[in-house]
Amino acid sequence: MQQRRIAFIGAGNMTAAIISGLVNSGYPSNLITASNPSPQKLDKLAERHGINTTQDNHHAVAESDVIVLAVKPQLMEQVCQDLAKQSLAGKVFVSIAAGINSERLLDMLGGHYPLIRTMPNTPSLLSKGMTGLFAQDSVDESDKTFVFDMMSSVGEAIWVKKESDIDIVIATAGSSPAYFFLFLEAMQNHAMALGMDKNTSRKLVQQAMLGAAEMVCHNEDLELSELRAQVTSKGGTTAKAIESFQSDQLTDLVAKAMDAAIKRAQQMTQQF
Ligand SMILES: NC(=O)C1=CN([C@@H]2O[C@H](COP(=O)(O)OP(=O)(O)OC[C@H]3O[C@@H](n4cnc5c(N)ncnc54)[C@H](O)[C@@H]3O)[C@@H](O)[C@H]2O)C=CC1
Ligand SMILES: O=C(O)[C@@H]1CCC=N1
Repeated sequence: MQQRRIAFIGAGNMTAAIISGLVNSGYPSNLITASNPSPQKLDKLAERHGINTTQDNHHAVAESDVIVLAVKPQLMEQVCQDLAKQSLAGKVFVSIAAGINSERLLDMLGGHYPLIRTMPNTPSLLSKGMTGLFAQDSVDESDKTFVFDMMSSVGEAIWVKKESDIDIVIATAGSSPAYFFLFLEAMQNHAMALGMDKNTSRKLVQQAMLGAAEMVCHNEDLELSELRAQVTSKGGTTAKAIESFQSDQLTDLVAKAMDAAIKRAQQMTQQF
């Protein structure tokens, strides 16, 4: 991987995940700076990874080549407009924010800088992340490669062809860990309602999910419906559960939820 100086503006969950992936994969920590208004998260990152920290975004940017915008979407305008007060010539920008498109980000930054939008997810914390990336045609291949490699340090990364596809990545991979957690919560709660204790219920759902996820990853040549069929014995218990999900239109519910996430991402570009 190329070595460039990277500044993370915002030192929250996603920044912590990406920094941890980078450092664990051998990226030099002295090339990484994180900036955040409060010192607690910075201190933790400095202690754990030996990176540089600052409470001054301008300082972080001045000292770096690649600037990762990692604040909440509602703060992005304020943060970018403030950064635009200093010279940003020669910097490459990376956004990990949901729902703010490249045009809007460049407008906030006040110039036509190279910008790559990315959409990671929280499993990046365990180096099991999934990141979608989009870059406009004007972005250099070497900048694209650098950012792709950076996001690959926390899991899998994939380019999407058009910017609106980032919203599909949000609905399918960025937000979806929460869908799975909700599903597991519902199963754990019902196992408890049926009389199972909390720890045993948790153990049952988490190990079933882990095993199922690994089966999916180890059988890429099999359709997901085939893996489902392998569990579903004719006339058995699973068949009844699946029949119940289908008669309650689970597939439509999932599509509706994903559409709601996409709609929100589209609204956010207008709102923030
Ligand atoms: N949490 C998730 O699952 C995912 C989040 N994202 C995106 O990542 C971005 C960050 O999300 P998280 O890390 O979850 O949020 P977070 O709230 O954990 O981190 C944001 C950090 O920005 C800091 N901050 C606030 N004002 C600032 C300022 N003026 N200058 C510098 N830092 C400032 C906050 O103190 C906080 O530490 C968001 O834009 C979100 O859309 C993307 C994919 C997944
Ligand atoms: O909920 C959100 O807006 C962010 C983007 C994907 C996951 N969390």
